[in-house]
Amino acid sequence: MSLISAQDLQVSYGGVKVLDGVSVAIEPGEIVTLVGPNGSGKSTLVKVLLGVIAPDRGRVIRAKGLRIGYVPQRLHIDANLPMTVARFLSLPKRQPDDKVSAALTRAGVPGLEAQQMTALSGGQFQRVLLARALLTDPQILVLDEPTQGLDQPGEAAFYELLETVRRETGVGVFMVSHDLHVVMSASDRVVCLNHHICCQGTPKVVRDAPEYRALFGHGTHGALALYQHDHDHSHDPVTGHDHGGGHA
Ligand SMILES: Nc1ncnc2c1ncn2[C@@H]1O[C@H](COP(=O)(O)OP(=O)(O)OP(=O)(O)O)[C@@H](O)[C@H]1O
Repeated sequence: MSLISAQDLQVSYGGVKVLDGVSVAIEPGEIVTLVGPNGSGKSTLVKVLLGVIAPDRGRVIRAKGLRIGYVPQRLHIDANLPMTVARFLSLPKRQPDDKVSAALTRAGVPGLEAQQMTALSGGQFQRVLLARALLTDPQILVLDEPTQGLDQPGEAAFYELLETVRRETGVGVFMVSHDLHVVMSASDRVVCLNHHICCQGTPKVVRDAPEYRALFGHGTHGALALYQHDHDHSHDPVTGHDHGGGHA
């Protein structure tokens, strides 16, 4: 059974459809990455899957008793607010010290308990957010652009860490990413969203190919062309409109 499945979602803001006929499912232990242009509805889809907003149409089915660990895009902590990592991880619910330590170790930042949150590097901060999400022993991690603000080695290291956590815990991962080069190497499945699902499929292991290396960091269009996916419909190259087919 899927961890989460969404069927035929529709969400509008002020009469403008942001999601239209979107169906997606995440299976246990899978790393699924959601890509798409700015404003294509990625964060909205995440919010619907998390149950933060209700769709106008369609439904979301979560496995019974599903534990979700959410890693936000960013979190601002006032520079004047003294708060240690251990204290942060114990909000809102006090956590036992050994659980805090284990989560930090799993997130690749062991021993940071006494460090001030405001003194962390960007990469350490993201790992602390990941540690916090891991405290509930989740079956699925949901991450909305978790590497924003990190440099490329930092992004790659973070995704590598996610793969390790998945391997060690069997957690499923659903993340939004703009980092297509990393998406290529770290995902089992890529879902391309532009208000509806354009295409989805398994990215083939082209990361060692010269063509892939040439595309590293070259933006969306070329990298998307390398995805191995099943088109269920075509796009008019001039208008961008769809022709036929349903939603994957
Ligand atoms: N609460 C809201 N009220 C009105 N419009 C909204 C709201 N949230 C999002 N939108 C609009 O819906 C569209 C989709 O937004 P969303 O944040 O889901 O896209 P996204 O793909 O995550 O974008 P980005 O890549 O820029 O983060 C955008 O045009 C956005 O302005």
